[in-house]
Amino acid sequence: MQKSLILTINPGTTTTRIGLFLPEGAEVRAVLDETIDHDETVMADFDGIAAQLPFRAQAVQDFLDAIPGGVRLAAVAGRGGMLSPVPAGVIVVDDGLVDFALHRPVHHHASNLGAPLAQRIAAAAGCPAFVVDPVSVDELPPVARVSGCPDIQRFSFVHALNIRACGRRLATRLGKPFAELDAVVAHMGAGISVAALRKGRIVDSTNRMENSPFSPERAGGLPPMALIDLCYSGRFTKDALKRRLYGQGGVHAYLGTKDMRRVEAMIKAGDAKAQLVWEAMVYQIGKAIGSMAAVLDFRPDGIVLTGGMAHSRRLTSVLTDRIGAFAPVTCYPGSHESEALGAGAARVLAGVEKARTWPVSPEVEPMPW
Ligand SMILES: Nc1ncnc2c1ncn2[C@@H]1O[C@H](COP(=O)(O)OP(=O)(O)O)[C@@H](O)[C@H]1O
Ligand SMILES: CCCC(=O)OP(=O)(O)O
Repeated sequence: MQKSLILTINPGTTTTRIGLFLPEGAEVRAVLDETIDHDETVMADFDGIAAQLPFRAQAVQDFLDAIPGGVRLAAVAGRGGMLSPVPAGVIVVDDGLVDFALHRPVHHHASNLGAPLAQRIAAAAGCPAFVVDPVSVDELPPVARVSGCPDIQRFSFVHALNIRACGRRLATRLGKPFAELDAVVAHMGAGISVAALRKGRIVDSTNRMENSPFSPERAGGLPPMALIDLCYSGRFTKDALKRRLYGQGGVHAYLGTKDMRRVEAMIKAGDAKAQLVWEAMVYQIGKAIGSMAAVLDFRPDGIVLTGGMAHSRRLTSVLTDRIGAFAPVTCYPGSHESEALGAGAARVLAGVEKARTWPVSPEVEPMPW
């Protein structure tokens, strides 16, 4: 008899990444991990992200229908989008969650279609739909929320899906339960977030939008007084300045590319500007890892380097020399999002984790004001 599989759906700006995984207890084995490419001009014609839903749902269904012999689905796990703060783990997709993701997300991003796509495909297949560890996972204790300005509170917006998956992988390698792992995980992709996990919880992190090291496309944390002056300088509209800091910031703003392979080629060709910008980014990543190690009293069990940039030996060897004194450094290059989505659904199906229902609030201590 045909085995039931877990389908994972991870929508990006011009792609929808699809995975099929065989549940094996609380783990998964990859059967397929593919990317459906969408024409950039077709996507640009939609009036916002929500309007893309029928088109993307049809693309996923067509993809499934084209699999010889068909597939039987045990569950569908979608990328959780830009939700309000939630606890780590798995959330059941229902109409309320879909409505939030489509119509009231904290930010607009293609990943907001993960929940609605999962719901549609799961409804047709007669199986449950979940999202797993969205970027809004928030496990910060009160001490990490205080910013120094009562009008602004620090909040968590972190690559929780890949960071927690890497934490689980490290815990398994160290022979520790994930719930006992203390580690620093640096996700280094187009955006960067560096997190401190204490007993498996992300107790602090550099926010992927706001105060991280600068990245291939983001400015990261900036000196506030100079930023205020820039806001009022008349040089930028509000939207243009946001784009300058997020999307066209960081390495791109200095060198005109977000591709770090190109930057490394520029360095090899003797480009001094590329060399300095690259060194500055690595310097900031090292500082962020050091500050997260400090959160763990400088006694993490390990440090993980992950994300697309962790494919670079140049980067990982410089970072390892710099921060290896704190703890052993392990590299898990790339983002392991499809597998992490599948594993989240598998844990729920196997009964080792309970999925939460929307609306859900983080289980954190309230602030005393
Ligand atoms: N082998 C490599 N060497 C250096 N940088 C790399 C390498 N592979 C990917 N990158 C960089 O990683 C970044 C993308 O990271 P990735 O995690 O794949 O993307 P995203 O954050 O969009 O999911 C890009 O800046 C890309 O140039
Ligand atoms: C759900 C957000 C997708 C994400 O992680 O974005 P970046 O890698 O672009 O920060």
